[in-house]
Amino acid sequence: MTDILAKIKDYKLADVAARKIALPLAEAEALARAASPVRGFAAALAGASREGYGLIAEIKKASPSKGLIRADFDPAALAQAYAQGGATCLSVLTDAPSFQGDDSYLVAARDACALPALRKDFLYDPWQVAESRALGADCILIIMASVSDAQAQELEQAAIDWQMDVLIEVHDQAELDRAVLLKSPLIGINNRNLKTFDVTLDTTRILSKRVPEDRQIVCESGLFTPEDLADMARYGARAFLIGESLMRQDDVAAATARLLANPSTGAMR
Ligand SMILES: O=C(O)c1ccccc1NCC(=O)[C@H](O)[C@H](O)COP(=O)(O)O
Repeated sequence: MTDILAKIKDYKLADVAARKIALPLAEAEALARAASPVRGFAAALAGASREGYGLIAEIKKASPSKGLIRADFDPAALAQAYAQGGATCLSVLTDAPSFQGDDSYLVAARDACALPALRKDFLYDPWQVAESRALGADCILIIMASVSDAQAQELEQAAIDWQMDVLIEVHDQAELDRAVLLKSPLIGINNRNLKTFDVTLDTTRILSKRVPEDRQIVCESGLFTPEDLADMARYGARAFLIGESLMRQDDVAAATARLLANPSTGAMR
């Protein structure tokens, strides 16, 4: 457990406890059942990665490592720009204390386009999965560094029960060993060390070789240029989760299109 993850977990568990009182499980489930139908997140990524790159384009206002990233922040307009630029899926930060996110950003972004959306937040309780579906999310994130094996299984099963996809995030070999015991095909390799906030693409270079062939690698964090993507593609990563570098662009649609324009075809896996 890292310091930042421990800090986030502390306030998140308190927040979830309060939310569960305000919206009991039966009510959250009723809202989830009434939500707009699930858009296939993993299927969209698999399809896009076959010929080109799958891009999960992140709507991220601020972060613990970088502070404020984008002041001019309109989630609906950003979602439309990402869709126009050729993104495959959205990732929307909903955590407020660390990322200046908001649940309404997820709703607005997903409603503004046809892309499947990941709720990017810190999940510990199946109640949060129902809440995520109620907000329209098509996919949830499970951060192996932040949950036990039993919690990961419980969250994954809840997502499966809601027909949602799961992105399982790992940072090292031990987390990867635990992640592959789960069912979900999407393994996110996060290049950001959450203890130091250092980012190195070596994390993907090393761990990608140990991801089973039947899982799809999602290379996360610290990606800036088409050359970065081509480099990571050599290690079998054809799907990418990118936030900061796109969020800092004036013309988000054009920057997204540039990033995806000439996908590499070589892979070392
Ligand atoms: O971004 C952070 O500073 C951060 C700190 C603590 C926990 C998670 C954090 N980021 C979440 C992410 O996974 C990234 O937002 C995502 O991979 C995109 O990364 P980037 O392209 O580098 O913005």
